[in-house]
Amino acid sequence: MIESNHNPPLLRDYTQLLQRSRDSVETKQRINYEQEMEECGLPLVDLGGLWSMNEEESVSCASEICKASAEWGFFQIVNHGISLELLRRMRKVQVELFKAPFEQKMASGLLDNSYRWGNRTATCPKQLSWCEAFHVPLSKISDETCYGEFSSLREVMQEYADAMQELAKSIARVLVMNMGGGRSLWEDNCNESTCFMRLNRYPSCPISPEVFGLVPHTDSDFLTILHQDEHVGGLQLMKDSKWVAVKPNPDALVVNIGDLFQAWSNDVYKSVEHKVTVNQEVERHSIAYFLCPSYESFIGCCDKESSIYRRFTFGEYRRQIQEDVKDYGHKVGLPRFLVST
Ligand SMILES: O=C(O)CCC(=O)C(=O)O
Ligand SMILES: [Fe+2]
Repeated sequence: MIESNHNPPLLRDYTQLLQRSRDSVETKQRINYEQEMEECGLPLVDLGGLWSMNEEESVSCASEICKASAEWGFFQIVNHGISLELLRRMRKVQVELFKAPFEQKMASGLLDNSYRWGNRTATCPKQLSWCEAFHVPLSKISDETCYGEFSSLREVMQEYADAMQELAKSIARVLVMNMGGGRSLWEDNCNESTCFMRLNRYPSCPISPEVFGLVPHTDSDFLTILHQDEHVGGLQLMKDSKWVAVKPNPDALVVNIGDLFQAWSNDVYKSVEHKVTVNQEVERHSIAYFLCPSYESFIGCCDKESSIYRRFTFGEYRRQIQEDVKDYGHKVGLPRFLVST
């Protein structure tokens, strides 16, 4: 990493922990594993069909979405209705924002103190993440007072969040209807005050592949729409018990199913583990939009009779994750909510 004043001091903070375990068998195995990676093309869905007046086309598009959500938990979408111009404009302000000095990002309080970096509570190298991010509650995006010296961000953030909200709901609607669900909880309970957006930056990393950009995880939402870096890869997901790398596709957005849709669909749709690796030479940017309900919402199940999960609220789910991270160093997630446990 070029030591410039906009990067968080990741190397300084991680050195001690890394040195302690550099020679361990576990670390060496993990590094070898990272280097043998298969690249794959995710299922690619042309959303043009969804907006089509032709019923056959829209039914076929919906069935592609549901098939990919069940078999992969991940898919890419083109003709998604979000203009390239907006995607580029959002990326430009994201890149500029991260170029601000580290101290300024820390002190700015931007968007409800949304700035995060690394993972300083890690106890072993596989818990370290080489990234910085603004984790933004959507409820703050329209609030002028949350921007401080970054007021020029607001307009594009708002436009981007509105467009993503629309798109995320259209995809969620397809997934719900396919399981015979009606206007269900997400329609009323997921709105601009309950969703999140995360602007991620993964600085170039001189010690890659010793650390992850983002550690393996599933998303704790209904679904996520990812605007990946146009050129720099790094996203990997679990498919048939193997990690596969996603090729960047500048024309596509990536959609992935989160834990809540997996629970609601009784495991038909899969919330799949994914992670981000870092690059020695180049930085990478991404933006994730998380479709979440309010904390009081019950997640429930489309099949009440044979649900394998007990009923829980989103707030309960979030609290359990926080407790598990504190107690075990990682999220346990859905297995905690199985009826039989
Ligand atoms: O940067 C990426 O491609 C993935 C980001 C991600 O998984 C997340 O923010 O939850
Ligand atoms: Fe994720």
